[in-house]
Amino acid sequence: FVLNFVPVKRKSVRGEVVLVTGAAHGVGRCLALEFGRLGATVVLWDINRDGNETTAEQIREEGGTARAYQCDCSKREEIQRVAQQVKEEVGDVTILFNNAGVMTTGSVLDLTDDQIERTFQVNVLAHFWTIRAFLPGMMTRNQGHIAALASIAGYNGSPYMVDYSSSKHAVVGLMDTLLKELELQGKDGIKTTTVCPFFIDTGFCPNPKLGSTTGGLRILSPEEVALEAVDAVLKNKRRIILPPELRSVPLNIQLLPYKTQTLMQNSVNISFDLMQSGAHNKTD
Ligand SMILES: NC(=O)C1=CN([C@@H]2O[C@H](COP(=O)(O)OP(=O)(O)OC[C@H]3O[C@@H](n4cnc5c(N)ncnc54)[C@H](OP(=O)(O)O)[C@@H]3O)[C@@H](O)[C@H]2O)C=CC1
Ligand SMILES: CC1=C(/C=C/C(C)=C/C=C/C(C)=C/C=O)C(C)(C)CCC1
Repeated sequence: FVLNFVPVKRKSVRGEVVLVTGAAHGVGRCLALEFGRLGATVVLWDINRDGNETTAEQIREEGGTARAYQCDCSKREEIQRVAQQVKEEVGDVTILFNNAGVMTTGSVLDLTDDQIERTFQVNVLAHFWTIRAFLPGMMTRNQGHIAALASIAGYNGSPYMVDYSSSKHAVVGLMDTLLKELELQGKDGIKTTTVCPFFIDTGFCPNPKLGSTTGGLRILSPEEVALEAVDAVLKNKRRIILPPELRSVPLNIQLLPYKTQTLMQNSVNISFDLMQSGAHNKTD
């Protein structure tokens, strides 16, 4: 408790190799730019080649170092191939930031089989393949950092996002358990950070809206999420929930009666457009 009031020193990432997935747009681009400003060599992965190249150019224009790689994170073999290429061309990744994600909205019966599979491939399985590619180097040095852009939906899921919400629950579980495993193996030099934001204004979720009684809640900007996420990595924070007003959500879910939770959720009255196919649901 007292430790909350002691300012935590931020570690330096100068000279570190930071890999950000989903770096072509939104939070991923902002994360990459921020790590670039802090003097890291930033490795950018995205399925979107043009957007990814633009992020790399922006980092270089600001005097930073960036390398862009096209990678479809829904494909295990592609992740493994591009990871090998990065090790040969740039070196060992010392900070891995799994940010790429996809979202579908629709009832569990309206989603297609392919959409559900893709949600889990990009939002969950890609984390396993990147971790398995880059953790061995971190283990050898007992130094490194693995971060994930999860969501508040990883604690409190949303109707019409059953696949998305369950994928984010899986990421929270993966990151919590990974940390325990590393600790048990004596790898205390490898840190983890799980970022759990509320809605962000990136176009990722189709048209998210809050009702008139928001209880102070608001849609976040990608810049503020990225700044808080980088700060959390630099301070070795295990988990952050954004905005901080929602910090009690995991506890409330355990403690509050289900009906009270439903009432709270109804009072905020979150809505978004339903989409059965869209920019984020490419299945080739
Ligand atoms: N926006 C929100 O409300 C919230 C988002 N999050 C999480 O934040 C993370 C970033 O989301 P956000 O910045 O909003 O989304 P954006 O859509 O703005 O950015 C996501 C990036 O990931 C890329 N991407 C998608 N699929 C793949 C893939 N198969 N392989 C590689 N890259 C891919 C996208 O490319 P392309 O555009 O070509 O598809 C895009 O450049 C996600 O994990 C999301 O779940 C968490 C809470 C709320
Ligand atoms: C239960 C509950 C809430 C519900 C939050 C939800 C359902 C958030 C979904 C977020 C998503 C899907 C983000 C994108 O990744 C509120 C309104 C915070 C109020 C406190 C109690």
